[in-house]
Amino acid sequence: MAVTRGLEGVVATTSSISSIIDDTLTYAGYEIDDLAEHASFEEVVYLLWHRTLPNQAQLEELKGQLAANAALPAPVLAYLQSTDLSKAHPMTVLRTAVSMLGVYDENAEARDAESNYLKAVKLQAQISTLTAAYARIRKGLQPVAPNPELGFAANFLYMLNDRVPNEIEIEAFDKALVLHADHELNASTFTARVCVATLSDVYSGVTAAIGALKGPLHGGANENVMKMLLEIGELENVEPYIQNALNNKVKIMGFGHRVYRGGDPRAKHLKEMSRQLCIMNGERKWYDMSVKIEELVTGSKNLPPNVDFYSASVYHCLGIEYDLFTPIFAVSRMSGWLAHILEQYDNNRLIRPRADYTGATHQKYVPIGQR
Ligand SMILES: CC(=O)SCCNC(=O)CCNC(=O)[C@H](O)C(C)(C)COP(=O)(O)OP(=O)(O)OC[C@H]1O[C@@H](n2cnc3c(N)ncnc32)[C@H](O)[C@@H]1OP(=O)(O)O
Ligand SMILES: O=C([O-])CC(=O)C(=O)O
Repeated sequence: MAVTRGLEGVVATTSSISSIIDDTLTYAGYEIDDLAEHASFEEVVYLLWHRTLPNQAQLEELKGQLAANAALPAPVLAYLQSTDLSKAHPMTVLRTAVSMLGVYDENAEARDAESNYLKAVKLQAQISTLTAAYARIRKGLQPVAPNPELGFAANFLYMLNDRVPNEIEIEAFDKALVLHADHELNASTFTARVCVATLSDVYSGVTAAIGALKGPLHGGANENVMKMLLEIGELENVEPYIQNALNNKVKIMGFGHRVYRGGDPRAKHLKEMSRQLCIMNGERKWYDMSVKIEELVTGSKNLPPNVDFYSASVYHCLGIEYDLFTPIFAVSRMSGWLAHILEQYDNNRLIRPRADYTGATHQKYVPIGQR
């Protein structure tokens, strides 16, 4: 059997949700550059779930549904409040709490399309409330209830900081959500599809996906980019730090990609956002250091930055703690996972590849006392 390590280049499904062709990313046929410039996150959620942009009434309906479903079941909030979770990574807490949402959804086991769509709305709304609530609770602060008057991006920042964000913050965060919403058959989306292809439920699919996103080769890279920037500390330390890492074949987080060769089209948007926010905050050094790292890594290894690289300094300049970067990725990617889960149910077949066995053969059982 021929084995393709890491399934590189293997086409595992058809999909009408997003595509990456010749380094161009589209959501349902709309280029990411166009969407990043013009679309709100809620429009993108609608687009991913319906493959068409909403008209005003459809958009208002989705916004209303998200607002109406944003509250957390009391036992989930109680779990976040009553247990000492301070030693667990926020992605571990998120994975557990999202799984718990399924425990308290009386519709969790229903498999019809209408119930599944309702679960998608709930999950998209609740993952935002959950992430913001946990971020406050772990600091001994009271969670802030969602504000139905605010859009999705503004509401997240409001629930996180107990302050209505300004227009610049809303615009930057909304764009970051748009840029992270979907990405063809990335590892976490594939995980979700494998899970629900057994006809397991939506909550199981997104819980599995969160587990896959957590890893530093995938969504966990953004947190590690910020840790690296903080460790480097100052612009003049960048060159020796990166040269040393490259000489020792240490992977630089936020660089490289399995599919893009010429570069990740999302990175340029995040780079410009990083420039603007870092300057606005009087923290230009994070942007300058990032640019220097890019020059060194791309210059010597021909590895362009991916979506995780400049998102780190963007979130940092929005005042967000670095271990929340990957949960925030999950808040956005929830929309893509759900689109893929619904698409998988629509045309399902069990996903079950083969393994090329390389272990021992022709073994004979030896009784335990003779081993
Ligand atoms: C949202 C996302 O998931 S985007 C990706 C986020 N992940 C990261 O940023 C982590 C750092 N990057 C990486 O580990 C990889 O580039 C991945 C996981 C993204 C892609 O992995 P793969 O397609 O399997 O590439 P692979 O890891 O085999 O790398 C190919 C070569 O480039 C090198 N390379 C790849 N990425 C990097 C990097 N970030 N820093 C240094 N070298 C790298 C590898 O060491 C390898 O070199 P070799 O052939 O001399 O052994
Ligand atoms: O597609 C991938 O392999 C990883 C990625 O960039 C994403 O999930 O956004």
